[in-house]
Amino acid sequence: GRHWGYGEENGPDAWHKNYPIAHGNRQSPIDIVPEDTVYDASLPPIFVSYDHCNSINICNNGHSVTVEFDDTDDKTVIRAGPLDNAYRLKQFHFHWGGKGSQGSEHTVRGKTYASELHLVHWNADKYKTFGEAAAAPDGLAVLGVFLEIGDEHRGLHKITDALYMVKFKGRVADFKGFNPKCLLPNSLHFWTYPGSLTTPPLHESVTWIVLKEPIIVSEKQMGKFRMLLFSGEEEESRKCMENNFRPPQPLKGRKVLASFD
Ligand SMILES: CC[C@H](CNC(=O)c1ccc(S(N)(=O)=O)cc1)c1ccc2[nH]ccc2c1
Ligand SMILES: [Zn+2]
Repeated sequence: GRHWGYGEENGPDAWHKNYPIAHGNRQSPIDIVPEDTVYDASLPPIFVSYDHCNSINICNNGHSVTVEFDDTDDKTVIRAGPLDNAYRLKQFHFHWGGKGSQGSEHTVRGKTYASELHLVHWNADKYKTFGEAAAAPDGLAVLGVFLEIGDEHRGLHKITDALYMVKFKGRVADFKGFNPKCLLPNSLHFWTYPGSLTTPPLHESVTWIVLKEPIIVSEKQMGKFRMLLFSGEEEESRKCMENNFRPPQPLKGRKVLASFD
């Protein structure tokens, strides 16, 4: 049937028709209001072990551009912070806007960023597959990183230089040996709260870990993301891939913890 997307007809306001959980009690993203967060001194820092990291490919799935990883062992994991287990990196992807500075999914006191990077991890200690974990309340952990416009980012070049290979929906290209550690900011100070996938099926299975410090990327680098297309090579209507973000959802009484004071 009509596939979900970010257009007028099939966008975030229509997703509830096929995915009623869209009106659930732990939906993402949210607006993070720092004054309303609770500093939890007992929250340990998050521990990112991306050293033996190997990306496999880069893919345009018609909603975003995704870099996939070999998650057949515990080589690339995040631990600690709000997590009780090691969560394995499966993929990362981005959400971004058109011109100007909207594009992020989470906002901070209403401030939007030009883009947001999501590093998607799954609880392989408890679940056998990503799909199984993605349906469990403690199955996924997504590390969110804001991208702000400024000087160009040296680590992002490898990604933006590869985007021409996956211009069309459905395209996949080899993309080996990329280590996303270079996409993290200096500080790992974070906010954390229980939430969901921000795209259908909107499963309420994500422990969100949103870093406070953005990384800085250039307008030129962001412009290369907007050359991607939502549409496949065979489709006549060519729609630039942009504004692929869901707006903030109701907090519904959830507490947002801060790892810093
Ligand atoms: C279970 C969902 C999964 C596809 N979706 C994702 O993996 C995903 C991951 C992260 C985020 S975000 N923006 O919150 O970080 C949104 C979606 C998924 C996986 C396997 C599948 N087989 C058939 C359908 C299907 C769907
Ligand atoms: Zn995402």
